Amino acid sequence: MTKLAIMGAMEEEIEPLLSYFDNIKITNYADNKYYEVNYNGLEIVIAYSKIGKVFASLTASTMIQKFGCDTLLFSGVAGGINPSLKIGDLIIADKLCQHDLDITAFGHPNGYVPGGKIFVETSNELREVAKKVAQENKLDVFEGIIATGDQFVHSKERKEFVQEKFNADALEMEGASVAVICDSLNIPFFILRAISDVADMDAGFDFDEFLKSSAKNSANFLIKIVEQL
Ligand SMILES: Nc1ncnc2c(CN3C[C@H](CCSCCOCCO)[C@@H](O)C3)c[nH]c12
Repeated sequence: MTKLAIMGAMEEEIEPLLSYFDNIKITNYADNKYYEVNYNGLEIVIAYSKIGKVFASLTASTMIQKFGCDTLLFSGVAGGINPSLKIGDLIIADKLCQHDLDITAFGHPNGYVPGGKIFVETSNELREVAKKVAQENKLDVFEGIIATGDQFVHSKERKEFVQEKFNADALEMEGASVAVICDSLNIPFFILRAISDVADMDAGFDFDEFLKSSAKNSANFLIKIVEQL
């Protein structure tokens, strides 16, 4: 019996999902709230971690180790890097990296530390379900590399760094930490984002304007995927 974790980082990313459910049981744990529902014969635990890699790691680990989730889906927004990604567009991650992980002083590549991997791959099976759902719903979904770092990127320079070092198509602040947790605990995971800005000097304004609508784009697609699980 699958027990599904559905995670976001901000309340705005999870709120559109919670609106699909009733009979929600709330558990307070480790300075956060975990929402438990039953949907389509699935037990689901929903939470938003709060912003950044540390909070996302705590929430992903809690959903797996305390709540017993065996599959994790992430829904949220991201900054676009690939010029073909426009605000509102959906991207699913093939693999993820940490663009701010840096021990290059010792000759290692950006994003690498001993014992780790630069890129962590998502579940191919879950990606295939997502692509089937996208096709059935005539939705355009981009598939690519997502880079994660503990900073809101709002400059051409940092955007270009992330693109050049990792060939990343989008960036955010949580996905790669969720990836490391799930990969280490052998939990299939899937990272879905909708573009809210393009990580340039206007990113802050665009983010404020498009967070809600892009979060909804992601949430509405994620629910369709959940219905196929
Ligand atoms: N350009 C960008 N750079 C990095 N990440 C992103 C993302 C993805 N999410 C959104 C959110 C931004 C954190 S600041 C939010 C401001 O809070 C407002 C309340 O004060 C964080 O959880 C990562 C969208 N555009 C991005």
